[in-house]
Amino acid sequence: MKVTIVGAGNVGATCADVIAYRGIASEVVLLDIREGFAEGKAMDISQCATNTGFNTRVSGSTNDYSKTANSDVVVITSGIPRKPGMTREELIGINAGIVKTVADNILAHSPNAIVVVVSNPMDTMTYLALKATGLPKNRIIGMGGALDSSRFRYFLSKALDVPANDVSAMVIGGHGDTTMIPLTRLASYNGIPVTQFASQEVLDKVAADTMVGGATLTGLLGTSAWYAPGASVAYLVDSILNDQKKMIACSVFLEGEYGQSDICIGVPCIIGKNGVEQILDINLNEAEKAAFAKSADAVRAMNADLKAVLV
Ligand SMILES: NC(=O)c1ccc[n+]([C@@H]2O[C@H](COP(=O)([O-])OP(=O)(O)OC[C@H]3O[C@@H](n4cnc5c(N)ncnc54)[C@H](O)[C@@H]3O)[C@@H](O)[C@H]2O)c1
Ligand SMILES: O=C(O)C[C@H](O)C(=O)O
Repeated sequence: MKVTIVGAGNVGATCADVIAYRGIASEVVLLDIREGFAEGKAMDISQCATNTGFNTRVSGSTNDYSKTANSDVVVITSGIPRKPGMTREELIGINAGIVKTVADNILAHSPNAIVVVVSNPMDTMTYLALKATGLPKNRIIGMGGALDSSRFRYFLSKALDVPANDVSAMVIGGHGDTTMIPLTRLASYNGIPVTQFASQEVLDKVAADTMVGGATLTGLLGTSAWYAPGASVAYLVDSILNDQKKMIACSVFLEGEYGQSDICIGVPCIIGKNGVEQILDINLNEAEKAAFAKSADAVRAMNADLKAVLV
């Protein structure tokens, strides 16, 4: 199985590294516009093979899409990341042009690929990729919810002082500082509601920390995060390539689910070899429904800014 990752920067290279290390794909191609950069990252990752014991072939390409031909999955991480003090939405001006060009190039060489969109603002870039390529909605998946949910589980595990893998929790809605919806009511510690282990005040802080999780790391690192983002993409790619049918919150095109249409936004999905195999329209309470509608309004407002790119 072949995976192409466009953008060999922090997130793209980390994703390639995790995919190779875990043997998720037999072949990974990294592509970047910076001369020699993807080749260098691919060589560095490949030189881990004997010490970590993987056999995935990893190669690099400077903007030569012929090397990406017949990929099963293509991940788009190309574009600029935010700096401290910025929102993800401020990246739209530069990233929209990059994502559209990349999406067109990918499909010319891998017409059957499932496309995973990572570049920010991710929900808007996912919508752009869908509209620009005309691909069926099951083949365009925005990655954000897998990362946000892993951060939510991390903060819950800290608050409860338990292992993160014993915590089950999901974040839906937009992948933005104010649009994420951590579903605290449904979060559990080995099946027992987390509300039995922490006060509402503590859980509210966990939700707030989760929503600004990316901004907090950007402030600490000077650029946005990459280890958890790269691992989250690899987790999603694993479910596609190995037909695992995991339930993962992904940004997908809605046609009536959650009362929304003509928008890509995070909802629980079953992810398998066909990409988005099912959208789970779970029952939300009134407060969660209101939060989802507000989140969708904000994401839709950003989509309106794509008009110039989509002509
Ligand atoms: N969806 C998420 O959860 C999530 C998580 C982390 C980062 N991101 C986003 O992912 C993007 C990448 O972040 P990063 O930290 O890896 O940035 P980075 O700057 O380290 O890497 C981006 C790479 O894209 C390359 N690039 C730019 N234009 C290109 C083009 N036309 N074709 C091919 N390559 C091109 C650059 O040369 C660079 O190497 C950013 O937009 C960031 O906001 C999203
Ligand atoms: O925070 C960012 O800008 C990058 C990414 O969306 C993240 O959540 O880490």
